[in-house]
Amino acid sequence: MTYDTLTTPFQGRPDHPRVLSIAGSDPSGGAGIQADIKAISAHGGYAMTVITALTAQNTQGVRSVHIPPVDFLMQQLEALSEDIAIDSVKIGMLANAEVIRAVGDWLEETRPAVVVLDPVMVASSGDSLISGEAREALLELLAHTHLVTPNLPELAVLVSEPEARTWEEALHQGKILAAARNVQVLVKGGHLASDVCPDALIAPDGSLVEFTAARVDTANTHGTGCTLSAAVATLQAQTGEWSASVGKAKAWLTQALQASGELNVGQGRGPLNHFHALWATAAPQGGEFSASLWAEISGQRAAIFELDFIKELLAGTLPREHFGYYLVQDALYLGAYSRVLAHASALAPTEEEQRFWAQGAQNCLAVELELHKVWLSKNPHKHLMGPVTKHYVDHLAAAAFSGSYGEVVAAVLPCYWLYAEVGRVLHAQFVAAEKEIFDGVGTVALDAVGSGREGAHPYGEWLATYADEEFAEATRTAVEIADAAARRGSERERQRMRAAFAHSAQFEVDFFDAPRLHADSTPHRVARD
Ligand SMILES: Nc1ncnc2c1ncn2[C@@H]1O[C@H](COP(=O)(O)OP(=O)(O)O)[C@@H](O)[C@H]1O
Ligand SMILES: Cc1ncc(COP(=O)(O)O)c(N)n1
Repeated sequence: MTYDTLTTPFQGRPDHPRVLSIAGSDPSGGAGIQADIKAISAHGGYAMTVITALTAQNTQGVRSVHIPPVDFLMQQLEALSEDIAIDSVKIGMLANAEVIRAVGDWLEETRPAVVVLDPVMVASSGDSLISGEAREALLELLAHTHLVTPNLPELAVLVSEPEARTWEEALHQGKILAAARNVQVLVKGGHLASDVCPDALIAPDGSLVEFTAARVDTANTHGTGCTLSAAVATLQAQTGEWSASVGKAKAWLTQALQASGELNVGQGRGPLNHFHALWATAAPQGGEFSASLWAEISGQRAAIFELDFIKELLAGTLPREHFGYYLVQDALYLGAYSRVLAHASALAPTEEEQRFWAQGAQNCLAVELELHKVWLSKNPHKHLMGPVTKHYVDHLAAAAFSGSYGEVVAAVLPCYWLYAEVGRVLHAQFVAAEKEIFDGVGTVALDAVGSGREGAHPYGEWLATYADEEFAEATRTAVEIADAAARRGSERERQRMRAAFAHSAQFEVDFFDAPRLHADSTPHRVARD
C-alpha cells in the first residue's frame, strides 16, 4: 500500500487542516516554528506548535540553543493530541536523541495521517543544529514518517556518504535512503552549484517525480527548508496526493523567494516572503475594485455601441416593433429587478445601504408603471418574457437568493452603470445632432424635441430623458457600495463578485440586442414572476 492510499480516507478533506509543527524557535522569524506558522497559514491551515528548542539566532547565524525539559515537551504534545484532531504534523529541529525519541514515542501512539520530517541538522548559516548521537535516533524516527525532506548535507549524513556534488549523486543517495527506511524522500537541490533548483520525490521502490524551478538570484534563503516542509504538510492534508502537494509547495516557495526582496529583514541571509500572494491581493483601496470591474468589461461596453439597436435608436430608424419589444422586456425586467434590489436591501449591512436599495426597488416599479402608462398602452405588445430577459433575471435571482451581499451588489451593478453610460452617450449625441438641425432652422428650444413636431425624431422624447442626473447619482452610490463590499470581502468573494458583474454586463449587451433577434418571433411564454 502506498502512503497516498493510506492517507486518503473516503471523506471530504479539510480546507483548513489542523497542522502541528514540532520544531525549534527562530526569533528572527524566518525559519523554524515561525516560518512554519507562516507557511501553514499562507496555505489556509490552522497552525499549532510545540517548541523543541529555543535558538538565539538572526539572519547571520545561530548564537546559542536552549533545550527545554523533554518532560515538558511531552506534556505539550499530549495536551494537544488529547483534545485536538491533528490532520498533519511537520517536524523540524529536534536538537538531541532524547527529544527525537520522545517525539517518536508520541508519533507511535498518535499515528497522525500525515507526518513530514525535515531532518534539520545545519542552519543555512552553516551552524550545526543537532548533536552527533542524534543521527541514529533520527533514522529510527523515519519509521513514523511519511515524507522526509533532507537537503544535500543532511542526505549525506543520513546515508553516511560524502555530500553529493551532482544531481545524479543526490538522486542515488535519495533512492538508497527511501529503500532502506521504506519512506518517501524529497531530495532538495537548493545546495547544488547550478542555475536550477531541482527537487525529487522518491518512493521506496525507487520511482521518482522531479520538480525543477529556476534558481532565484537571492541571498534570502533563510528558512527555505522549514517553509517547504510545512507547506507540503498542509497541502498534503488538503489534497491527499503527495506529488501534487510537493509541486504546489515548490511553485509557491519559488514565488516566496522571488518576492523576498519586498522585505527588509537583517543583514545576512534574509527570510522569504511567505505572504506574497496574500499581500499582492490585499484589499483594494478606494475605487480600485470598481475601476478594475469597469476595465474588465471594456469589450461589452464597446459592443453595446456597435449594436444595430443602439445605432438605429439614435438615428431614428429603429423599427417600431423592435422598440416595442425592448420596452415590454424592460418593463418585465424591471419587475424582477425590483425584487432583487429589495433582496439586496434585506442583506445590506448598514441602514443607509438598506434604504438605498429599497429606494431603487421602489423606483423600478415606478418606472415600470410609467412605461406601461405612457408607452405600452399606446403601443400594445404581447407581455411575454423573452429568452434573454429570462436568463438575465434568472442570473440576478440566483445571485440574490444564493449569493452573498457582495455578489448581489455586483450582479445588479451593470444595469445601473451601463444604462447610465449608454444614456449619457446617446443623450449627448442626440442633443448634438438635434442642435445642428435647430441651429439651421432657428429658435426651437431643445426640450421641445420630439414633441409633435412634424418629421421629428420618433424616439426623441425617449432619448431626451435618457441622461437623468438623479440616476447618475444613484449609479455612483451603487459603485461605491460595490467597492466597500469588495474591500470587506475575501479574495474569493471578490472573484465571485467579478464573475457576477461580468455575467450581468454580458446580459446587458444581449438585452439591447434581443429586439433584433426576437422581436419578430413569438417569445416563449414565461410567467412574469
Ligand atoms: N535560490 C533558490 N531559488 C529557488 N529555489 C531555491 C533556492 N534555494 C533553495 N531553493 C529551494 O528551496 C527548497 C529548500 O532547499 P534547500 O536549500 O536545498 O534546503 P534547506 O533549506 O533545507 O537547506 C528546495 O525546494 C530548493 O529547491
Ligand atoms: C529553529 C531553526 N530551525 C531550522 C533552521 C534551519 O533553517 P533552513 O530552513 O534555512 O535550513 C533554523 N535556522 N532554525
